[in-house]
Amino acid sequence: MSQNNASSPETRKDVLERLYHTVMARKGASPSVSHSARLMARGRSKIAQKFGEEAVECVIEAIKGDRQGLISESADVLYHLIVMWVDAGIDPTDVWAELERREGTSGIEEKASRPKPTF
Ligand SMILES: N=c1c2ncn([C@@H]3O[C@H](COP(=O)(O)OP(=O)(O)OP(=O)(O)O)[C@@H](O)[C@H]3O)c2ncn1[C@@H]1O[C@H](COP(=O)(O)O)[C@@H](O)[C@H]1O
Repeated sequence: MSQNNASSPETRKDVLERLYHTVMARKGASPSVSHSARLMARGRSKIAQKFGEEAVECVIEAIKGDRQGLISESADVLYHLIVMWVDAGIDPTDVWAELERREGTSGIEEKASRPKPTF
């Protein structure tokens, strides 16, 4: 991912939506020309495994305190998350709606409201 596709902040904020539509369009494409198509052809377990690996690499960069490494691994995590959404039939707007639903509720408050385990 070394290409520099600099754009305006306005355009940039839609990058996840654009990536989702690109990956959607790769469904059924030839695995010889598209990495997304290749990954999806390998199946859900492989997609999930790759997502997990990228997440662990993100954790490693965070612990190392490597800012640039964390940015790069974060982009890998988001790309693989989007491939996982496409495979599972999840539209990003479903996730945005869930985030919106949580807006304004503190995580502390939400956790305290969960039913207490009875054991
Ligand atoms: N953002 C990404 C992106 N991030 C990472 N990668 C690729 O993910 C791959 C990760 O490689 P790894 O060696 O970790 O793993 P692997 O080859 O999947 O598998 P194993 O070796 O682990 O079995 C590399 O080939 C990266 O180039 C990405 N490939 C594509 N995109 C975006 O998806 C769009 C569509 O890409 P294609 O589907 O390839 O057309 C591109 O235009 C980009 O915008």
